[in-house]
Amino acid sequence: MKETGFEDCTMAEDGPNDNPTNELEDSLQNSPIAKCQIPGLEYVLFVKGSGPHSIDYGVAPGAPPKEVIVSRKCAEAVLRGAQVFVPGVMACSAHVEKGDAVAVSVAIEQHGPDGGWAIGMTRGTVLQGLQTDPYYSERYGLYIGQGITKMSRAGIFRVSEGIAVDMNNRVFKLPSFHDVLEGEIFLQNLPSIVAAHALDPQKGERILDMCAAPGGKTTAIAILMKDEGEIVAADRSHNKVLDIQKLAAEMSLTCITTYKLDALKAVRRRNESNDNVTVQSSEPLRFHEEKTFSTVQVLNPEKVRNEIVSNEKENERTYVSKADIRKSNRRMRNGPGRNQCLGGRVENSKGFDPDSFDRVLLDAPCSALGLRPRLFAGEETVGSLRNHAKYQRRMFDQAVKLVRPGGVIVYSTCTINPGENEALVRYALDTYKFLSLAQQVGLNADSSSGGRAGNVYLKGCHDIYGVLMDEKAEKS
Ligand SMILES: C[S@@+](CC[C@H](N)C(=O)[O-])C[C@H]1O[C@@H](n2cnc3c(N)ncnc32)[C@H](O)[C@@H]1O
Repeated sequence: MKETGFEDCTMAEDGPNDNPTNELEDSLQNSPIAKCQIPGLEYVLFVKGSGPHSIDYGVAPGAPPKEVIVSRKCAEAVLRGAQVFVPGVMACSAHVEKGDAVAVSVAIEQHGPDGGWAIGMTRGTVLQGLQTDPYYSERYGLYIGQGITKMSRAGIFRVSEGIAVDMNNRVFKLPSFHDVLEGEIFLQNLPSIVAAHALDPQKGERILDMCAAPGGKTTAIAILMKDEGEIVAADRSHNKVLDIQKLAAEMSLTCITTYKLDALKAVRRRNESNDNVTVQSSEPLRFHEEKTFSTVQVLNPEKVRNEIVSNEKENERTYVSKADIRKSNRRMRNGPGRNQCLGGRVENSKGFDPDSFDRVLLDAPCSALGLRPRLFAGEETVGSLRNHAKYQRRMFDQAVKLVRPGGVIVYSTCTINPGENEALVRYALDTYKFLSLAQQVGLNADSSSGGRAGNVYLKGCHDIYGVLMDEKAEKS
């Protein structure tokens, strides 16, 4: 395969108006770091990676290398420059000690006898270098690099966090920013930065980020607001809310308030009190995601505008996707894994008052067909793609109720499925006559998108940023 460049980007923390330091300017010469050329995003630096590189893993007949197999999500992160963290390790050779060199490969879901997709091993599997090992024959096409273990095999499966493997030889290389200009710069995906710009948050405003975890866009918004105002960052998952809190704390951002909240119930019911409930979770809350996923909101009909009422009928149907049922079955087999609640305080929100936000970001859960790197997309079917779209409409209905008259909604996805992008805009404009589509801001939109208003397809970027909405007129 040809070696190609790929990019991640980093942001100087002081935001758009401050120039990078002279040292950084100097280091830009002949380095894998380049200034972003998009007007308004000059404070963004692109970091170029390279790959694929070939690696000699020392595989020899009868002498298998020590190995670690990681989950697909973990491998996708490693391909973007991350280390292997403990929760991502699925299997490891016997007798691995701290400091051993290991070959790292990925467990990709396989089609199972039950018709679903599964990785075919339980966490903690011992690799013996035998043909009976999971993935024995396929593994040679699935290596993503080499590294040095930071703990023994026993340690990896005993502790719940920390670096398991320090990757020192990668199929795709990106410079490490660990300990570099700490607090001054941080890594972000370009779409997170662009979505934050499209929202155009102003200092002192009240912003809602409805599906906020892990907080990439929330923190980009906070920086644009110079940490002045209020960003309500919500997600339905307890653990993911903790991730947002952690990221906000790491970046010393104080304008972010986090809540556990189902975006389908983001509008407070009329008779609900204002009190949010803090949940300190030390006990595992298993399968809580499925429960919230399958419940729907039925709003007080008196309060709902005529045009919204028709959408509520859709909401009354319970939605449990096949993917979720499969996920649940898998958890039954493999244990709770990452979905086991980590300890930490999270506020449970009962929703927010209508018209109470200046701007709303709905970065909806989606089929993620535009995400790169992506090692597997087999779980999507025509039916599941349709279900994503239905789910997104119901979330959008909530966003419309929450934004104030004259406010702005940005809807974004990381998919190329028109049902989740263009069709949602059509739905929004047809359903809510008081909404209008905003002009595209000065972003480097790809002309191959045909200039369709509201869609920003970024050149040179793996993710695809979806649809931009604006609410200009008074709601009626
Ligand atoms: C595309 S990700 C958001 C990424 C995030 N905006 C960022 O930039 O870091 C979608 C998120 O939606 C959350 N989610 C899915 N269904 C939800 C629901 N009903 N209510 C709230 N959050 C939900 C998922 O937990 C996931 O974290």
